[in-house]
Amino acid sequence: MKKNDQVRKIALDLLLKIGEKGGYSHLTIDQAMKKYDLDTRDGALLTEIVYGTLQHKLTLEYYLNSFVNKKKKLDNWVKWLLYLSIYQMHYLTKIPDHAIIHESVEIAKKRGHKGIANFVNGVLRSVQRNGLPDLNEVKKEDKRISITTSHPNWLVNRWIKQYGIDITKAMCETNITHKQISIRTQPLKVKRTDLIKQLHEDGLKVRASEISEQGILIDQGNVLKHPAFDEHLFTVQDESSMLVAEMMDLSEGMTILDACSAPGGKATHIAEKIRDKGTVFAYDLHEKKAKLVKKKAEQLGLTCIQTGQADARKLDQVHEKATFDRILIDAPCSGLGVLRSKPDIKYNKEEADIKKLVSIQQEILESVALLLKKDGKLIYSTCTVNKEENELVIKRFLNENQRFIVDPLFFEELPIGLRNSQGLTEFGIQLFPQDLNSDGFFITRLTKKDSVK
Ligand SMILES: C[S@@+](CC[C@H](N)C(=O)[O-])C[C@H]1O[C@@H](n2cnc3c(N)ncnc32)[C@H](O)[C@@H]1O
Repeated sequence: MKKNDQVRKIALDLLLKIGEKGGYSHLTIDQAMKKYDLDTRDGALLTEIVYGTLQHKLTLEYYLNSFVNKKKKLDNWVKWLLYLSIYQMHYLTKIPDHAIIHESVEIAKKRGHKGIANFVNGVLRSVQRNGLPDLNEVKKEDKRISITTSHPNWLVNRWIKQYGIDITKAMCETNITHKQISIRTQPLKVKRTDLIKQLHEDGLKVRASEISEQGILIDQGNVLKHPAFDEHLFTVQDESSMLVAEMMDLSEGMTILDACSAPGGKATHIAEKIRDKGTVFAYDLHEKKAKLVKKKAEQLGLTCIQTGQADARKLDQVHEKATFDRILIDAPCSGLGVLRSKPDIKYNKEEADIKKLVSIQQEILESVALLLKKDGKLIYSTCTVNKEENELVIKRFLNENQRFIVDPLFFEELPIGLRNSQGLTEFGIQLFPQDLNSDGFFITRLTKKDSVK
């Protein structure tokens, strides 16, 4: 079998696994890369086809429906084969249509039979001949956003209700674009200016982040192939995720709790910011995941992090009250801010899942807040765009815990570019993916007053 055919065959298997069985896109692709030992070019093509097809699934479904009789029942694999073929024909301009059609027909022949191969050939030839339908013909705006940007209708409507049509449209459009890659320098190993200089000299185009003094934005070049990656001089991290530790008002010598810490992106950032002087207790519900935090800390040469398995809802049974100067709850959430890297989320999540998450978030907050010292600061963050898990969780907590307030200094300390952000509310800041061309995040900082007036 030719290499490209193999890539498309693997892509079809992965799409069936992710699209029909609820597999996680990033994990499934990583595993396949290792299993088939693909070279860089094939790996890139596989990633592009799988992510691209998934990312545009609802648009592709709309396109396909205009070429196939509604009554015809297609096997799932035939549907996904047609989606990935139309994706390549429409979005990947470098591959000629005839090559895509030929390979898809061959896959159909091998996986099914000649009749299916003829059907696949017929549909793709019609696409080639007639072109795809114009999406502007979809009259209702919410439906048009849903189809053109491939977000389920319930989600688009939910966002329109919460944030209005303009923010929703911009968010959905951003979610189907490529994301800016960013890295966080390990400052105890290398200065950011020196790493930037080194990367430039080695042919990458990079610039300093304005969100984090450790951050570097990669405009061009593969930073994961640079020797500095193997030397663990940096960690790959999104800019909005870096903002979380930046907003913790940290100092050397502090005792800090990271209640939901795996895989350790923020715990290690915290340790770097206190220059490895102090103690960071980093827990996760899952033992295996807590071990990832330990490994990350070791790779980065950080010794002040103590990791362990624990349910954050029961941490008040592990630590004394008023133990911590700073607490981070980077809560388990619906992940609606990270749809660019994990497109499976938008198809697999349901509104009912959100309700369960909200009660976990509230329980964690209630339990962990007891552990904060007077004048200590508690940072609550999620990688989701959803008021119920963000502002409303904080609002309810503040209503029921009168000694806590949103720290007014939080807003003053935000990076200048975010001080007039459209996502600012009295309960914290909602970063939309379009704000920094980064993940959607919610961040806030609470502080504990002396007593209730
Ligand atoms: C958003 S992720 C944390 C990401 C992490 N802070 C980082 O920056 O790498 C949320 C984590 O919470 C963990 N988790 C879920 N429920 C939990 C609970 N009840 N107690 C502690 N951890 C929990 C999940 O296993 C997951 O690793």
